[in-house]
Amino acid sequence: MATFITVEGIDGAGKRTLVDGLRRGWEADGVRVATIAFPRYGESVHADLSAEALRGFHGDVTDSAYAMALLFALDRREAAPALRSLIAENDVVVADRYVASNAAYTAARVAERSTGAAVAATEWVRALEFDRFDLPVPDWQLFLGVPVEVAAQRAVDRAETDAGRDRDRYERDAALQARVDEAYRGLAAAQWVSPWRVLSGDPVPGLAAELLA
Ligand SMILES: Nc1ncnc2c1ncn2[C@@H]1O[C@H](COP(=O)(O)OP(=O)(O)O)[C@@H](O)[C@H]1O
Ligand SMILES: Cc1cn([C@H]2C[C@H](O)[C@@H](COP(=O)(O)OP(=O)(O)O)O2)c(=O)[nH]c1=O
Repeated sequence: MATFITVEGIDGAGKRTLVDGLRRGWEADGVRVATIAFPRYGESVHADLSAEALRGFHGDVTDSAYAMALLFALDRREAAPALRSLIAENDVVVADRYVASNAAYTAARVAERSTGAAVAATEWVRALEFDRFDLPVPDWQLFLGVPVEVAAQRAVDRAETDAGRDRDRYERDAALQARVDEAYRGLAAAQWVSPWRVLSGDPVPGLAAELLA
């Protein structure tokens, strides 16, 4: 039974880089590690539809925070059996984004309306994905809290060097990214659903071992 760890943060925070680093460390120690990344582009029609919507397709779907969240949640629901198998067959499973992404982005989008709307959206995501869809609960949720400007510059640089990584609607919206960062900090402070750790982006010696202790 694996320790299930999720990595969260705004676009360009360095999630993929952290996941790769942790994986290399564990593999060097002979730990059986599997990784999964959400949205599962190319594997899930829901994930592909979400990416297309964020690039201007599918009419006004992207105008609805809840419609976008449903697509991301359905991608995870479809992945649940495979995720359970990974957890059964490895020592550690790391997900690059998971349910908390939906909580943070949906709450951040509706926070413009009211604080109450953000609280309600967070609870809606929890009930939908963990209660109704019965998705595995992470043992650790890592939040990569790098400064919003640093993450934004990385997303711009990446879009320039990697043709497949053009910035989508969320990535172009600096005010949204700042609200998502704030929403994540609230989730971490509340230890939402399971234990959280806030990382600054600087290397944490011994982190890989500590997470499995
Ligand atoms: N600690 C770091 N210092 C400098 N650059 C970094 C660091 N972490 C990530 N990057 C770079 O920033 C960009 C975004 O990182 P990535 O891991 O893809 O972010 P995310 O998965 O959160 O969007 C990549 O080009 C990556 O090489
Ligand atoms: C997985 C997930 C992503 N998102 C958002 C975060 C990102 O802005 C966007 C795309 O995910 P992202 O991981 O950034 O994909 P890309 O490879 O295109 O950079 O979707 C949610 O709102 N909810 C979710 O559940």
